[in-house]
Amino acid sequence: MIKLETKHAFLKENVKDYQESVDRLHQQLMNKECLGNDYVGWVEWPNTYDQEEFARIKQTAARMREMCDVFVVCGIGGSYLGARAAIEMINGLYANKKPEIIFIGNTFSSTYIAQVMEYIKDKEVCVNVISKSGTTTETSLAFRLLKQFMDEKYKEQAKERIVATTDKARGVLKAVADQEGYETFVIPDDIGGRYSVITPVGLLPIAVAGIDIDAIMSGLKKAYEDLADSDLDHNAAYAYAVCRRILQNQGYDVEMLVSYELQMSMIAEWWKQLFGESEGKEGKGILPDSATFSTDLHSLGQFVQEGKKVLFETILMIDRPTQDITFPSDAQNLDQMNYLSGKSVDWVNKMAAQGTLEAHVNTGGVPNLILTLKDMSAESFGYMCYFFFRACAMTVLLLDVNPFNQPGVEVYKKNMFRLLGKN
Ligand SMILES: O=P(O)(O)OC[C@H]1O[C@](O)(CO)[C@@H](O)[C@@H]1O
Repeated sequence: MIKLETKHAFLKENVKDYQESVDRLHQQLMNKECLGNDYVGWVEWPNTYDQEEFARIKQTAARMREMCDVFVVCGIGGSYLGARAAIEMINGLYANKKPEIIFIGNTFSSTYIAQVMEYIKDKEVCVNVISKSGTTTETSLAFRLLKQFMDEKYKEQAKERIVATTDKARGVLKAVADQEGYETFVIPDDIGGRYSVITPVGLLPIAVAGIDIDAIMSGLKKAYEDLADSDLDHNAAYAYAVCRRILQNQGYDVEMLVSYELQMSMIAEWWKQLFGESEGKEGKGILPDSATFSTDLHSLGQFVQEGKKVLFETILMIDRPTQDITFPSDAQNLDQMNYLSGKSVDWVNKMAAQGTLEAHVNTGGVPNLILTLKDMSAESFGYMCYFFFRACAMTVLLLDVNPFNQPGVEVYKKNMFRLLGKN
């Protein structure tokens, strides 16, 4: 369901050189013997997820949908990006559905936080606070404000409207949830934040947004089955993982994930965390960047075409748009646009993509990989997640780096805590 294509002969020729390494690392990953093997719970998740908890997610989501106008998700990084990415990809940017899903806990911006608090003031509100560690400062700061707001507004009933998704036993958030009597969902120990969208972390907000989470899990399972074989002729995720390594070996240190759909831009943010936190270690890794075309062709297009040759593009093409429009004819044709009359707007988008590909590859000398996804449905979202999980794990293991930790993130926190006077 995800196809990888490239026009570059050097990639096609060199990919198979990696087959032996890929086979070995694939076995290690499947047998939980790879670097970071404490965090590979996501690999078998399509087969092992707790069906009872899954059913409870759907029940809780239905209850929340009845109760609120606004569902506030409080979290950051992996405890935020996946849910937002899925909701935007599947429902679009102007879904106009009830409840509205909004996000907090993903910034220290006082302006943003104050504006969210102001926005929800007179609305019916439910809250999902999400933190694996239960100690992330952005999330904790916003949640204290939210909790006080909810306690004041709903008194005894506040606890019916707050759900905590966190570690099963550890962390401050678990203690608060137990003390206050909030419903809780568990983030498994062996699934890290950036792999957690397929757990209650992502699934509860996604279900509250009215999206079919059974379809997400069936996409996930389909990808698991399609990617069972490590043969690079059949496993597009691993072939993509290898192409990245070949390209970096040729000096391309930046990967720009490009989509032609604006509602995919948060997918790119989610993908950046997945690849950036997994790969950017020990002075190694490709910098993950992103753009939405044709929008950004009018800002970044110049650099891609003629700037320093540091980047390659990975185009995430959507085969079938969620909606399409037939371009109308106009008797006067003052705008001189009649040459498109009767054409579909998606066809125009696809022609822009084709023209851009030719410009960047043939004239600009920018290598391109093309990943084609069927559509922006819930099932495709699940499939794509698993595809990128496997690709990411493999590409990072090929670097001999642990894909599942993020030691570098702690450095800013240490300095910040010192400045904030935390002991
Ligand atoms: O779910 P938590 O523990 O609040 O962490 C949020 C995010 O913060 C990070 O740990 C980085 O600090 C990410 O890896 C993680 O997704």
